[in-house]
Amino acid sequence: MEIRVTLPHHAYTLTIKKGWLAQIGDWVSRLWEPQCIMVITDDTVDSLYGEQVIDSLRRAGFDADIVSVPAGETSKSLAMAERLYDALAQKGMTRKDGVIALGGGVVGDLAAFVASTFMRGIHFLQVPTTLLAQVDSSIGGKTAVNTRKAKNLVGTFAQPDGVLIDPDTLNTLPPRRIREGIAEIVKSAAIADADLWQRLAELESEQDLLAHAEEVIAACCEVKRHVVEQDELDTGLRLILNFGHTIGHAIENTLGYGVVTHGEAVAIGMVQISRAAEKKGQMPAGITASLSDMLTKFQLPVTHNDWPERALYEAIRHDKKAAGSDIRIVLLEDIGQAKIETLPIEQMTDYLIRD
Ligand SMILES: NC(=O)c1ccc[n+]([C@@H]2O[C@H](COP(=O)([O-])OP(=O)(O)OC[C@H]3O[C@@H](n4cnc5c(N)ncnc54)[C@H](O)[C@@H]3O)[C@@H](O)[C@H]2O)c1
Ligand SMILES: O=C(O)C(=O)C[C@@H](O)[C@H](O)[C@H](O)COP(=O)(O)O
Ligand SMILES: [Zn+2]
Repeated sequence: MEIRVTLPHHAYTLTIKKGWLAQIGDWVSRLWEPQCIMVITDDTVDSLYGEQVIDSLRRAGFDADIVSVPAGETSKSLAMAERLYDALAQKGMTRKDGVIALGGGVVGDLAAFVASTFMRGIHFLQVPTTLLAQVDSSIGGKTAVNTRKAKNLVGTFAQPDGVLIDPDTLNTLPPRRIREGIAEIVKSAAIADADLWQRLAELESEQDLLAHAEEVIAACCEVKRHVVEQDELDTGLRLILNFGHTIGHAIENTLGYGVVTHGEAVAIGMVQISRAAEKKGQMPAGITASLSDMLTKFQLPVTHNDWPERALYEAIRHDKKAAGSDIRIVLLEDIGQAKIETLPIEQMTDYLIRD
């Protein structure tokens, strides 16, 4: 299956095909002339798929090498980006050459950031290997690294030349990582796709969802395509993709990157902000319970014992949805329909109160 993302200055195709990682060389040949390629991955993905990918690229005539970073959220840093700039320079890469991100959202965000800033931007492809990256992070062109102050504080908007999604790579993904991808799937359904929500409601477990992986991935890619095509640079509509992230990102930052996964933090964030908004009469009654039930069915957390309220608030002050002394938050009108509200940032303390 192919989905075309069409933006004012760039268009690219998401290719969703089981078993296609083994033919990555052929896929890249359709997009790029033979040139230097650096595959950026992490140690875990390298040991599973690195050799196969490099062999296929070399067979297709590319001068391909691979560099890997330690697996995990702490690799999404400026220090790691600098190591990668050195690796690209060492290989003698030029603006004619390209980077391929092979891995989850951490590798995707980091490699995209590096490719978009090395020599002010070189060619770039996304090859996502986690569920989260296949349904969300590989699409739409947000690149990022974290800093001590905030999650994704530094980044660029830079679209890839193409995205190759091979659902077969999910066969090696640990259950906790499958579940965190499901959190972003639930988010996509909750903000913009009531039909997808209904399909998720009919599934019994994560195994059941994986049996329908291609269909679910395609539905999420469609949600993201639709939103990003209307607001590539995150000035209005795209903010809805941040449902659950105001509090979720603050949780990741204050507990320490990698302590809870991004998807777990988003799951907690969606339920916390919805519950608070429902109490304030900003959301119809019952939506929080539906969200919480859906996430719990897929064994995702909806609350966390460690709740450093003051630190969470301080992290929220660096949210990119803040503007002056205000912040935009994402709430739900209904399942499948998001809305954006603006409020003074101090009022975020109300949304951090727990029962
Ligand atoms: N740019 C965006 O639009 C966007 C959207 C959502 C999330 N994100 C970012 O994505 C990151 C989270 O991504 P993630 O959940 O993919 O985490 P991740 O990249 O850390 O991957 C999770 C773990 O799975 C391993 N892994 C990857 N593929 C595997 C496979 N096929 N088999 C076995 N193990 C595999 C990795 O080595 C890692 O240990 C966060 O930093 C988040 O901020 C970005
Ligand atoms: O693509 C988007 O836009 C999103 O908000 C998707 C989110 O799932 C993702 O976590 C993103 O990285 C968050 O972006 P940020 O702008 O809040 O850093
Ligand atoms: Zn996210």
